[in-house]
Amino acid sequence: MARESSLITIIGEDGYARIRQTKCLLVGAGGIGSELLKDLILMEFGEIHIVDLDTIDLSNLNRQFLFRQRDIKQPKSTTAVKAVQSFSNSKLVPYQGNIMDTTQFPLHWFKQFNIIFNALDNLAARRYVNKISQFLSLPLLESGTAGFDGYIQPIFPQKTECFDCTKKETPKTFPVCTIRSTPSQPIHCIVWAKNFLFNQLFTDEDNKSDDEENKEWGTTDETEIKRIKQETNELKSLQKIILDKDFDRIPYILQKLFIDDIAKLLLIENLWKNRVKPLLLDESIIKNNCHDAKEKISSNKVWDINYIIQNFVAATKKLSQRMEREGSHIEFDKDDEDTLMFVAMAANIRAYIFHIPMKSVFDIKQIAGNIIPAIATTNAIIAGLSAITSLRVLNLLDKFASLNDVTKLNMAFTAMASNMTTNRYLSNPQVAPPNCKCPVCVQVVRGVVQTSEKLNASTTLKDLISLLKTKYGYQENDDVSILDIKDQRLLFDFDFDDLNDQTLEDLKFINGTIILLSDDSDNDLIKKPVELYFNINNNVDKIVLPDLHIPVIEQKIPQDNNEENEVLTVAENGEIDQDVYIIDGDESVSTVDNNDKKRPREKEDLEEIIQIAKAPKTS
Ligand SMILES: Nc1ncnc2c1ncn2[C@@H]1O[C@H](COP(=O)(O)OP(=O)(O)OP(=O)(O)O)[C@@H](O)[C@H]1O
Ligand SMILES: [Zn+2]
Repeated sequence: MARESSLITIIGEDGYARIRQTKCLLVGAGGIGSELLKDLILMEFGEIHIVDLDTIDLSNLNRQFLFRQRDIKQPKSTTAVKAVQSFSNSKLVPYQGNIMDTTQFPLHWFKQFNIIFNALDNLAARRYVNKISQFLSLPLLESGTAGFDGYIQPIFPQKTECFDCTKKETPKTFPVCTIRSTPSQPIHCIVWAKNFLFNQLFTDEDNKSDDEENKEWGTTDETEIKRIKQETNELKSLQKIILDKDFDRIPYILQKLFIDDIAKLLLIENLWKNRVKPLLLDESIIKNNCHDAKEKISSNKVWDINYIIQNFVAATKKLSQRMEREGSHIEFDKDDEDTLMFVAMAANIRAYIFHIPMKSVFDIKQIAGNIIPAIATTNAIIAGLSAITSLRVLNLLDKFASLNDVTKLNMAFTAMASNMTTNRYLSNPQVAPPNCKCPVCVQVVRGVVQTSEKLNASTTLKDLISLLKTKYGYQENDDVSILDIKDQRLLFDFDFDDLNDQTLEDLKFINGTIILLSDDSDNDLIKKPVELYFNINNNVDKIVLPDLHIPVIEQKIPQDNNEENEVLTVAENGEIDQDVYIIDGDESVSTVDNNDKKRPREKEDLEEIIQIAKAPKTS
């Protein structure tokens, strides 16, 4: 009972009673998730539902303290629950599954929760849960760590910034020309070896990407682009050596990559006006080192070029022996010794001839595998902050500071994560209001379409378009487009109506399909795009409905961030008094155009977000 009385001291009898009634969802039972589960149990939340798709790996044990050696290969969620059961007063419900799987976790399943905690490790899942929180107006506590860095962000849909209100860093890419012709840093050589050379030699045709149209060349020099394309074609002859296990010709691979191709590169004088020219690899270095290495040097050391060539030859032999067994296709994996060694050696030879510092195999493994060490302490701090902030989000600390205005909530960043140069480890800036340009929470309105398998089988796309147009106040001739968000599939626009006669069943509308209806008309009163989640509920058939159950959605003008923000009030029960965005009842149609007097909609804004929404997905 000591735990209970300590909690009552902090949140009061009433707060304690409320937390015992609170149902939370924890997504992820990894580094942050293990810590959070323990924290939420100690805070005596009524119910904690925990979702993780993965099983336990040896490498998790150093920081995911709920797991032991004997748990390897067991599901994380159920194992975590077993580990904490004995000291838990909360009802714990584990699920092994992908939170983005709409069959296991349909939208209405999320409705049971009062709050969601994200403890994830990837953008796609974070974005998805953020969107669900927007669909259902559920508060979300987002968190993440990278090494000694970390952050937490409380999100109140429509009231504070969402996860996508700020641009997220995507993995850095380099122009083709830098990688293929003018490398100047070790990373350029590693990317060349891993993403270009390795793929050309060890993957099958189907997996080679040759999308010349979309390449960012980094040069407009036609001769240079032609040379790069030709060089790629010529690598086919090298792949033949690998496939034929023609070991006597491995020296030719070195000759072609590090002498012949470099000689051709040197002929393009433009490239070398302001750069140091690369060296051709000395033929005698190749000749003298085509044998297996006699000694073994630590992988923490930077090796000398002779030893590097010996290991290049050995790795190439091993991989070509594996090719037949593995269906002429090997993927690079930092933990696969042969693939790592090939990439590390090729990268180092390239660095050597371009006068770039070479790196140890250990360092190359970190860079090629994008590894940032996970630090247990950072996870513990961030999980603790997430748990404590949830008390504010749920307004359980009203004894000390009542949450009348949710924008008074604080985020937390480590100093490095926020680029702040103070001596403080943590900064706690206040959350910002939604970014008026955010394509997820401001520039889109959303709702849930209630349908059933039977209705999907009898409704054509054309019927759907007509229903949506009527419901959202479009004229019959207004141009709209419809996109399936999941795979960025265009279903309809003004010059594409091929799918119109197909039914929603033919078009594979399933539970959780999300479509984006955009106004493509030229008129000034352009409407915000509408994002619609399809909820398949076979009981809908029992409701007498002529058609799909299309939600009423109120279109509102986004407030500019520098306009004064409206003050939000939090009701006694902790619920926020807010304007309704999603109404999935069948009230009468009341779509309000967004030609607001305060801030006329700019067409460019919309075009920008539609483009964002239509842009090809990056991982
Ligand atoms: N879509 C998803 N649905 C459910 N769980 C997910 C999803 N994506 C990631 N996860 C889980 O989130 C957790 C994130 O934890 P963490 O960052 O510690 O990663 P990890 O895989 O355990 O460790 P590391 O990546 O550092 O080796 C993982 O357990 C992972 O399985
Ligand atoms: Zn947003």
